[in-house]
Amino acid sequence: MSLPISLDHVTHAYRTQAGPLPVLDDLTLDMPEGSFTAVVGPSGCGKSTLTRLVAGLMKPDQGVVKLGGKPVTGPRSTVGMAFQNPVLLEWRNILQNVMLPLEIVSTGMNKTQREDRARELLALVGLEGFEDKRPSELSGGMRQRASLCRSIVHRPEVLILDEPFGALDAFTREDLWQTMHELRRAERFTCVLITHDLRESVFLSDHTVVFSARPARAQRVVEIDMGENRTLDDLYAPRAVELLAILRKEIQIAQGREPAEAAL
Ligand SMILES: Nc1ncnc2c1ncn2[C@@H]1O[C@H](COP(=O)(O)OP(=O)(O)OP(=O)(O)O)[C@@H](O)[C@H]1O
Repeated sequence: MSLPISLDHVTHAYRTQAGPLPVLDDLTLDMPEGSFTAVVGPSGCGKSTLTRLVAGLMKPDQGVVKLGGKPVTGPRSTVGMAFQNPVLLEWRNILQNVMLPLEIVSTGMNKTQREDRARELLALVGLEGFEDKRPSELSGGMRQRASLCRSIVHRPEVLILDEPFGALDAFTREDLWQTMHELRRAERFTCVLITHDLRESVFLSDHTVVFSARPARAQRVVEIDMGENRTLDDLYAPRAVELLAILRKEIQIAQGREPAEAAL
């Protein structure tokens, strides 16, 4: 089951030695159940802060974050997360790494069922035959595939991806994007992806939120009307080129490099 995510007038500042650092400013967003939202914006504007609030790792100063209509009051086991650095445990093999959340979250599954579930996901992302390998024996792209499996193995309602493809080379990254589409077809979750790559947001998301400079507001929400079964070739189609131009212009506005009236 996946859950809708909503942020209602969320404002947050970090307390620093130099005084409060405002990072989110009256942010209101709705992410429907099962949707895929990409968040882009200038460096340091508050994107990761949004993920921490959704994951319940922090509470906002003002406003409410809700999952499935209920306020988030703390960390939840039904949230999956993956980051730029996969952080797999070297003393466990790949299968054991993927199974880790199933040992922490109570799912009612026995050991065989947990193994079957992890094997099923590893096969889905093309890692069949690598179950017994140690993380250091895999390439960066393969480690990130394993990390994605680990983030969804416990069937989270919400999946948070904070630049998981950012450190990969361009070809590996595109392979992983396709894997992400396959995972989305096979599993149900509401996904929030933080990225600096506008092509990634156009290939993967249903809508892309452009954050303003810090403190971040939702400067614009762009619907990515490219259909569900998009291919990498579609990124060169006129609609994708148009969407990329809109997003690029919005980022330039957010960075203060273009006047706001320049928006398409
Ligand atoms: N725990 C913290 N305490 C104080 N300041 C913080 C803390 N975490 C983040 N910040 C600051 O808050 C701002 C927003 O951080 P955040 O990580 O949310 O931005 P971001 O948009 O994800 O950045 P990037 O694009 O560089 O990954 C940054 O200026 C950062 O230095």
